[in-house]
Amino acid sequence: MSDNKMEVKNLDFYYDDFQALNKINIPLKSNKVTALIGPSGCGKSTFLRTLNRMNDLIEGTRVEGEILFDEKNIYDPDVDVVALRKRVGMVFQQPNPFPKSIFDNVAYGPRIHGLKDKGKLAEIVEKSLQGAALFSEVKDRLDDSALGLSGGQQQRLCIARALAVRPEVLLMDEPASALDPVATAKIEDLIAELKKDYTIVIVTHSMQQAARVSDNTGFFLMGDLVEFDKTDKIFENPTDQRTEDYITGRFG
Ligand SMILES: Nc1ncnc2c1ncn2[C@@H]1O[C@H](COP(=O)(O)OP(=O)(O)OP(=O)(O)O)[C@@H](O)[C@H]1O
Repeated sequence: MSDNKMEVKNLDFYYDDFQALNKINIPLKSNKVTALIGPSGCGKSTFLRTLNRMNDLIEGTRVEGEILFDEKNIYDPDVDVVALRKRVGMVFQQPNPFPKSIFDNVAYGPRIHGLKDKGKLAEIVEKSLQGAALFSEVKDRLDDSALGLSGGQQQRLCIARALAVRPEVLLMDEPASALDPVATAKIEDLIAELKKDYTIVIVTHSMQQAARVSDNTGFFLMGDLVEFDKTDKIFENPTDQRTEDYITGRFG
């Protein structure tokens, strides 16, 4: 069995006539963190969204190539997209809790998927909040509104909400960019914990963050994946001159 949780092969992506991704090939290793870096507009978020077919929601988009997930192409016509998004969860740049209680935010996914048993829901909520390193801070106010939490807590709540449906892969689109340094450090520590159980792909503008949290890094430039390698290699001894120029701050 390969150690790739997902494997992207010759992926092209179009917004109408505009080609935003060119022949991307990238293996996403199980229980590793893969960071995607590159200047604004290079296609990082677009790429991230191809991994759970979130781009399908945007009219006029088109994909060529394949993304194997446990060896099955997620773009095959017989794939159940709702089931796919359950297995490949997502956390966004701005924490986006629902205007509901902390408990109901985390129970949302399991309820949508048909779980009604109160005991089981409570168990999942506790486990997910623990998984997101938030439980001790909120255990006495699970019925309070999620909107009363700090930004960093809200982001960990969104991570707990993603964990509650037991995904296998977690996609994070700049999960700490709206947070202060203390809250950012908590999210980074959490990512290191989560990779024991999940395969993680993170888009980040911060090269320091990529260097701190990831095992492998892909550098994107204008829709191309210029270089993909172990994070140490990318930051210490990149092969491509354009990678070197970017990480040394010569452009972007
Ligand atoms: N919904 C859309 N419709 C048309 N073009 C889009 C859409 N979303 C993104 N694009 C274009 O696709 C290209 C890649 O955008 P994308 O958001 O993936 O880049 P990014 O690397 O994530 O940028 P940033 O770091 O600024 O978030 C850009 O040229 C962008 O203008």
